[in-house]
Amino acid sequence: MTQHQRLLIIDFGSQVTQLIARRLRELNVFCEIHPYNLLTDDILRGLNPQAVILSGGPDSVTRAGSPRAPQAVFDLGVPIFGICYGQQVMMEQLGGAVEGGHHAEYGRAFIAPAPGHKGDGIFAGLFDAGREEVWMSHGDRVTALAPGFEVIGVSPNAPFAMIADEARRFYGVQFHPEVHHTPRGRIMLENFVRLAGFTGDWTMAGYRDEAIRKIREQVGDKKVICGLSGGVDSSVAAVLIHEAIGDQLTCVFVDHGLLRLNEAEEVVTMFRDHYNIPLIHADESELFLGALEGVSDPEVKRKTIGRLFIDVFQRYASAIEGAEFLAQGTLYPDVIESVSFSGGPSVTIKSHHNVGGLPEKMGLKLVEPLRELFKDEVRALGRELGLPDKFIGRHPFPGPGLAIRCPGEITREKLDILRKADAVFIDQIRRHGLYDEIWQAFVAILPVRTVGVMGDGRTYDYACALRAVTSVDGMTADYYPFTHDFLGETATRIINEVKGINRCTYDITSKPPGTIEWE
Ligand SMILES: Nc1ncnc2c1ncn2[C@@H]1O[C@H](COP(=O)(O)OP(=O)(O)OP(=O)(O)O)[C@@H](O)[C@H]1O
Ligand SMILES: O=c1[nH]c(=O)c2[nH+]cn([C@@H]3O[C@H](COP(=O)(O)O)[C@@H](O)[C@H]3O)c2[nH]1
Ligand SMILES: NC(=O)CC[C@H](N)C(=O)O
Ligand SMILES: [Mg+2]
Repeated sequence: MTQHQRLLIIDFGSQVTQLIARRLRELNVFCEIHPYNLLTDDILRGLNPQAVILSGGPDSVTRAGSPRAPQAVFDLGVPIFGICYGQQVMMEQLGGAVEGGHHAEYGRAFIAPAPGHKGDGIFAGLFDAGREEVWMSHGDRVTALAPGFEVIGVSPNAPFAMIADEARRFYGVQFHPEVHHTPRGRIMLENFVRLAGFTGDWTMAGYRDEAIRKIREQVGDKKVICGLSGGVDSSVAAVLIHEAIGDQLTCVFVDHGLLRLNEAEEVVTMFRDHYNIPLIHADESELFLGALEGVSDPEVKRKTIGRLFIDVFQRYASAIEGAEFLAQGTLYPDVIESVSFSGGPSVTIKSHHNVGGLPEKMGLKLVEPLRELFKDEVRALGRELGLPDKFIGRHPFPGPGLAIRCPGEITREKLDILRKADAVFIDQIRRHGLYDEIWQAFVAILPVRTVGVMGDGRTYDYACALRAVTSVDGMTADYYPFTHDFLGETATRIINEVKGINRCTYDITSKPPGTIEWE
């Protein structure tokens, strides 16, 4: 457990709950998201939050059996901020009223100050231009305030768009201050954390020292093996753990036969050139490719790979005397997505191999020093630890590797073709100086053959899809707007240079509704 001042976000399943956390992290405030239905009084006491935010959510508080906050939250004596569903549920639980069936508001709206109110507390500094632009997304609305509350701001379809009980320091808004489209939402969050007494003690330098202390405390004099992929997360995890426990650490790089062209050699060389950390290069391609033969379902692929990873780690650990711990570069979004496995309000989209794919019983105990961080924070920590830019700037690469870029059945032939096409695409991106502008880029080989004509002959080969996205944390993403010239040149190069591909498409789906990977 961290020593930081902490803020608790109670999640009612909003699509943008993550953004509340991000905005707070930007203010150097540490926060944790907990699903409303998994929050016991014990957990609440253990967390000892200094303030609470109630998120939005898809349900309606007017529906019998809809989500509620644990009543104890309102007796903690700390400031509370309810957003949308969070505001509605707070009114419902504290003696106000909520109704459905009025005009819904989706998208942009303007809030005017309620008569006699300029706004104070968390609304201080607003309304200097007369009204505030906000982003709305609601069907229900508050129709009567709970005792102690007063109205601060109104919108055309929400008479209680901003409310406050200054005595208890309880606040509510009908709109979403955490989204980009509420331009001055940050002011409200900033006011809220300030009046709750947060000093902004969440910094990377502080995090590093604390993480090192905790790793030492957890591991003692035992040995640790760390799954190292060459990706940002596991490289940062390995260097951090090495700072903490030195030669008690051994890294294991698993070549599952699903890596990119020359990746194994590159990762091993890059790591050995920069760090004096023992590294085992485990060639397990026969094991993984054998187990995946004939498998085409994405979730079965993921679970198979997750299980084999652990088998391999356990095998290597048992060869090292005193190895009791497995370290992974698991991040906060992995953990949040995995919550759905234990019954949280969100839906499982994919089982990430390092969380959802873990077996129930495992001999090794986990060391996951990055569990509380978002990707961009991991990069900041990497810089803090002095990792070279070529580690920090690498595009993410998923643990299951090319398996999830080869929709349908995986064959060695398809993997070879895919590796070559992917290498050409990345080479193109580098040559045009675009690598650092793009968050992630890759090729997927499609499970269809199409007819082409090359050199006056007929071809019947695979089609492929190029994918390149911009993103901050992988949670949402947009396709990268390449020029047509770039796309044309790249398609020509792939089809000319890669035998087995005769058609090339560009995937322009954003996330959501798509996901970044194809499976
Ligand atoms: N080939 C591999 N060998 C050993 N461990 C791996 C391998 N691939 C993934 N892992 C483990 O699974 C964890 C999660 O993988 P993930 O891809 O999310 O992180 P990463 O590879 O470290 O970073 P990035 O997201 O930048 O690719 C890694 O941090 C690492 O511990
Ligand atoms: O280590 C990983 N194990 C996995 O099982 C996994 N699945 C997806 N990803 C990566 O996560 C980010 C979001 O991907 P999706 O939009 O496809 O869910 C993207 O960066 C993906 O590459 C994974 N990483
Ligand atoms: N975005 C939200 O939290 C919506 C709350 C509730 N479902 C409504 O429609 O009013
Ligand atoms: Mg990776």
